[in-house]
Amino acid sequence: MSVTKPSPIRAGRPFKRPHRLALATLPPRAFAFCHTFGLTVWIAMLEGSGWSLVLPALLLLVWPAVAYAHAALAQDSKRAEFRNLYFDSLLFGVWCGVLEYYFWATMFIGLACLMNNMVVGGVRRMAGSMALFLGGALGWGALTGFEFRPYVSVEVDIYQVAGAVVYFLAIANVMFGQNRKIGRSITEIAYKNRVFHALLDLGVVANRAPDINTLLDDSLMHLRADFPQYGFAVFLQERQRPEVTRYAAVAGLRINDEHGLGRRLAALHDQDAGTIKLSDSMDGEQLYATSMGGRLSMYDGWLVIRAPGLDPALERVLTLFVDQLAAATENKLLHLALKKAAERDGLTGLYNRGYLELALQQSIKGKLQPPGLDFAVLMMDVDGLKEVNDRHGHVVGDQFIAIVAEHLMTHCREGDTLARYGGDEFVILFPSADLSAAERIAALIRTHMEGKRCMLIATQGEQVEVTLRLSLGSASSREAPAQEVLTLADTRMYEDKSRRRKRSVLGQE
Ligand SMILES: Nc1nc2c(ncn2[C@@H]2O[C@H](COP(=O)(O)OP(=O)(O)OP(=O)(O)O)[C@@H](O)[C@H]2O)c(=O)[nH]1
Repeated sequence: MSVTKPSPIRAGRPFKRPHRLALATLPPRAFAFCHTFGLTVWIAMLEGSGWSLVLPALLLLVWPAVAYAHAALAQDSKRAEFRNLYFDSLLFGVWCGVLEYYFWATMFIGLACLMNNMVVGGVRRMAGSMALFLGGALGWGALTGFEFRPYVSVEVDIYQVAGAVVYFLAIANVMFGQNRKIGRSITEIAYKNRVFHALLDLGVVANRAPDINTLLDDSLMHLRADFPQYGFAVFLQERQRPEVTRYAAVAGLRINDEHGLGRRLAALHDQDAGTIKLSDSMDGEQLYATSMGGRLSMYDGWLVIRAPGLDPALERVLTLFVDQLAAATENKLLHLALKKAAERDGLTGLYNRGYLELALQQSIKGKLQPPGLDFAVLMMDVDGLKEVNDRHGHVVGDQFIAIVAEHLMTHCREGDTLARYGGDEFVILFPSADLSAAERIAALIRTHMEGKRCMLIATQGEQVEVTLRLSLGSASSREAPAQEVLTLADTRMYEDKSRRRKRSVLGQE
């Protein structure tokens, strides 16, 4: 069982602003009943029926106020007003009976009742209204005995027809007002719909974007598609050095506006006062910047908009966009940082062993399934790292590893997977390639890296020179079963190491 609790507002203020229908009908209803009161008084005077007709007619003056209070006090104000409209029909029906079916009154008042109900509730409601009007009129006749007096005087006819004209014009004016309101509501709903879609789009874009630049570019592209009348830009600046813009995207700004925008935003560093006007431009368009405030943990962020003016509605929308964009950017930054931590080696920034093994599994799968793509690996081991560590310390050993990684990176192509496999071991995986790819890189490494003198800085600050030597071993899936390619490369690398050691002992190097 559901229990409807009275809302705290209603409990404190029972007399609230009624539904717009009740507000709109108040003036024409008051006019119609006052006019009918006037008609009654006139007829009473002409016929000499005096207070016996005028006194009950006072009810007509009271009813519009009662109807308004009824709508204002009701829990469901709209329903109450609908009931009022029905009651109008019943009351007017009775009154036409009281006025002995004076033709123009019965005609116009009945028509007005039918029309009002038709406008708010269609044919069914109009039929209900007609039943009540006729019921009231005929019921009164049945109770008091039917007396017909369809004509009173020309003056009364003129009064009645003029009143009807004013009434129908008033109703037309009410309908015009209501239509205008509906038109505005539709425009507002369409705008809110666009905002809602833009916010949804931002969420979808953020999920799909592989990196921050794509996220910002796509987000602005979507905002621009939803709001082509505005231009947008977003800037993420380093917190400690706001003059350094780490990520930026622009959509729909003029070249002049873009120029020096990063610098102007950097000058606003530490300001989080909602939306700030950046500049006035000659063509009446302005630039506004809204800070992403504390919503980003790593950067200062700004959403810039070019718009003709800033009204409260636009400001509210901007705050929504900024919130959504900041949340999406922060999530992506954290996601990428997490991904990097999981995939990368902390010292060199290369892929780690875990990532390489996943990539290798992919290549093995690719070889085992049609069309059976070949792959190759090159394994490398830095000679003498232990000695470097022992002689100069681990700080120098670390620098040595980092320098080797840097050099290896310069020889790799996009698509090759270079990973630090262990302490001083590196592996390059060449997906969709045969042994020649691995041998080509091995030759490059031999030519450019072997015997290279690396200048490193020891703990005390003195320079240390270390000579770079690498043992290499390569293998491809053409020579061995896919699962054994890495082991074969490893064996060949140790054979190379042994050969080099022997040569070194024999003094050939
Ligand atoms: N500084 C530093 N040393 C490391 C790191 N990881 C492993 N090592 C050291 O690297 C050495 C690797 O062992 P080995 O491969 O036997 O050393 P090596 O002197 O290169 O010997 P060969 O490879 O046989 O020439 C060990 O001394 C490890 O302590 C690291 O991240 N930093």
